Amino acid sequence: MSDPVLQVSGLGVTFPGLFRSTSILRGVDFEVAAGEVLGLVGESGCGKSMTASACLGMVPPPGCITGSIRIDGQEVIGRPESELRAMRGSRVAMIFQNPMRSMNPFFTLGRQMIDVICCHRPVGRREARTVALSELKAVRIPDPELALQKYPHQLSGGQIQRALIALALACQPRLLIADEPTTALDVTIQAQIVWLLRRLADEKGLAVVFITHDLGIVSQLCDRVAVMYAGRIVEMGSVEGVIDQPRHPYTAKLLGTVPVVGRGTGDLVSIPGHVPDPGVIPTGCAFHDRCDRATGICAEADPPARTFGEGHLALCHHAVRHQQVTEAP
Ligand SMILES: Nc1ncnc2c1ncn2[C@@H]1O[C@H](COP(=O)(O)OP(=O)(O)OP(=O)(O)O)[C@@H](O)[C@H]1O
Repeated sequence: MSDPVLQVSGLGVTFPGLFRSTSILRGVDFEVAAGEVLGLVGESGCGKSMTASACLGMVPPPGCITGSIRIDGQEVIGRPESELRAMRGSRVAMIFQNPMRSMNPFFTLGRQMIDVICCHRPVGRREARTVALSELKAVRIPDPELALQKYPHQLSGGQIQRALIALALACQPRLLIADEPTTALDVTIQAQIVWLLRRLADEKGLAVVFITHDLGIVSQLCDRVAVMYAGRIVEMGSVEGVIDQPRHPYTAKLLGTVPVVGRGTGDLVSIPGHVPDPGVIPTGCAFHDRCDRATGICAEADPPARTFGEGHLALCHHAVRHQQVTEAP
């Protein structure tokens, strides 16, 4: 197998404070291969976006970053800002939740695409325009010539998100980090963006990290999924493995919150309690005070990583027995 495009190991992000420091990420490990889509899921505040920022070398000051992040074998941590700037856009690109906010409202799409392409590739403006047109066609924007002449407000949210994906691809990255790129879009457009990202991974061998709260999208789009809780990956494996046979009680509860049309009372299910503030993470397993399987050891000792078949692991003292729990009424 070829080397992974993205290799994250022992990633930690800590913010110093007046009396004590706050650990936002606490030893995150994962890899993404070419052509693979990894879903990164978890409740709000568990550290998904911070993981993405770290991969782009964009942890806000005064955050301290430790561990290792390699993109195409090149270390990100400790690299000078000038080199990181060159890496962003060329090796790694990112798309965000609100596509409109990623565009400058005062310039046409064409002007913005050409500027970015000229900045990242050794081409003149005429050639950059040809590249922009070809990428807009690749993401199936109708009438790309006309789209280039439009201002952001003249395009729909779905068209802008496609244009941003086109812009990201025009710089020929190996890795795309998508932070909730479909949240602001209606379900039909969401489905089109999901289909587009899957096609780009399959056809161009793009490695994709897809951050989302939507486990339905994960099951349609992703090859593997990593579940985060309180700054750690608590379960990771193939989508089939994790979604059909969750081993961590947190994953099972997260799956239990997904509404299913035509089933249940109609009430939305939530997980009691909340993600701990990074400044006050409980000892032992960070999930123990919300977990109905917790025993004494869960409050005392760090949970071990247990493996279940190829590439499926869960950080839980009771992960082995958990399968029976998910089947209980
Ligand atoms: N610049 C910062 N300084 C200090 N703490 C921060 C900073 N940015 C984020 N945090 C904290 O880090 C934790 C993780 O935030 P992050 O945005 O990564 O979560 P998330 O899982 O992406 O949440 P959401 O799904 O709501 O976007 C949160 O508790 C947040 O308050």
